[in-house]
Amino acid sequence: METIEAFAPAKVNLTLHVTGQREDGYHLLDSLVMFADVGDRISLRRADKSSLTVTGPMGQGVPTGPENLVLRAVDLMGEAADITLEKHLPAAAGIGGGSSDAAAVLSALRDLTGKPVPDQGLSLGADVPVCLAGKAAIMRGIGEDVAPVDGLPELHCVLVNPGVAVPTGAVFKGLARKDNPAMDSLPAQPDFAALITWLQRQRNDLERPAIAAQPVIGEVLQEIAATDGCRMARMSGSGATCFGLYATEAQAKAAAGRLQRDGWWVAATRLS
Ligand SMILES: C[C@](O)(CO)[C@H](O)COP(=O)(O)OP(=O)(O)OC[C@H]1O[C@@H](n2ccc(N)nc2=O)[C@H](O)[C@@H]1O
Ligand SMILES: Nc1ncnc2c1ncn2[C@@H]1O[C@H](COP(=O)(O)OP(=O)(O)OP(=O)(O)O)[C@@H](O)[C@H]1O
Repeated sequence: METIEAFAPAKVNLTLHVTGQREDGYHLLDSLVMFADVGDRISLRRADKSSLTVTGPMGQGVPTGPENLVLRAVDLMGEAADITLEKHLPAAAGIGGGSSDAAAVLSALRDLTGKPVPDQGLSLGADVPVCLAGKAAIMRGIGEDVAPVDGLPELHCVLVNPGVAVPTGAVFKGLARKDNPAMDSLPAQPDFAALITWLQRQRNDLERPAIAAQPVIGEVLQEIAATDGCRMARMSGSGATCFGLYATEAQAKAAAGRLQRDGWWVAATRLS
C-alpha cells in the first residue's frame, strides 16, 4: 500500500489576544498565525490496525500510545494506519507540535480517502483547524474560525525554547483579565516595516501568566531582543517558545548562533 510523507510545520502566534471566555471555560482568541519551515515529519500507510513509532531528535517523552494526537487523528477519520512520527519540534511548547502533527495526518487521510475532516479537527485541539489550513491566517473563536491572510511578507525568524514544558490550560488560568481588546485591523499587503510596526502594537496576552509560571521565558525574551537586528521579540501560543524577527536571513542565522545554550532548542527559520 502507498506510503505518504507529510510535513508538520511549527505554528507561530505572532499575536495572541484573549478577548473573552465561553461558559464552558474555553477562551476566545484573536491571533495572527504563520508557519515555519522547521517541523516534524510523518510517514503514514493505511493498515488493518494502527501503530505508531516515534523517532527524531525531540522524540523523547512524546507519548506513543493512543493519546498521541496522530493516532487520535487517524481514529477521527475512521481509519487505521502505520505511522512513523519524526519529532523535530519540542512538545508542549506553544508552537503547535501535536496539533500540527494531527493536522498533517488529517489532511493526508482526507486526500487519500476523499472523506471530509469532521469539524476541521477541532475536537483534537484548538490549534488543529489553523494547522489544517496550513497557511498564514487570523484565528478567532476558540480556534475554529480561521480566515487565511494573503500578501504578508516572508519573515526571517529565530525560535527559542528554553526546555521547560508549559501546560496550556494552566497559563490560561493565570490570566488576570479575560476580556482584553481585540487586535487592530491588519494593514492590507503590508511590507516588512509596516508589518513590524503593526505587530509591535499588538500583544500576546498569555506572555505575562507564562512568565509568572516559568520566569526563564522573560530571560529568553530579553536575550532574543538583545541580538543584532532583532526587530521584535514575543512568545508564541502559551509558551515557552519565543520568537525574534529580523530583516535578513543572515541576521536570523547569526542570532540563532548567539542564542545557543545548554538545554535550549534554537532554530533559524522563515515564516510564511
Ligand atoms: C494557545 C494556543 O496555542 C494559541 O494558538 C491554542 O489556543 C492552544 O491550542 P491547543 O494546544 O490545541 O489547545 P487544546 O489542547 O485545545 O486546549 C488545551 C487547554 O487550553 C485551554 N484553552 C485552549 C484553547 C482556547 N481557545 N481556550 C482555552 O482555554 C483549555 O484549558 C484547554 O483544556
Ligand atoms: N504528536 C505529538 N507531539 C507532541 N506532543 C504530543 C503529541 N501527541 C500528544 N502529545 C501530548 O500533548 C502535549 C502538548 O503538546 P503540543 O506539542 O501539542 O504542545 P502545545 O503547547 O499544546 O501546542 P500549542 O499550544 O501551540 O498547540 C504534550 O505534553 C504531549 O504529551
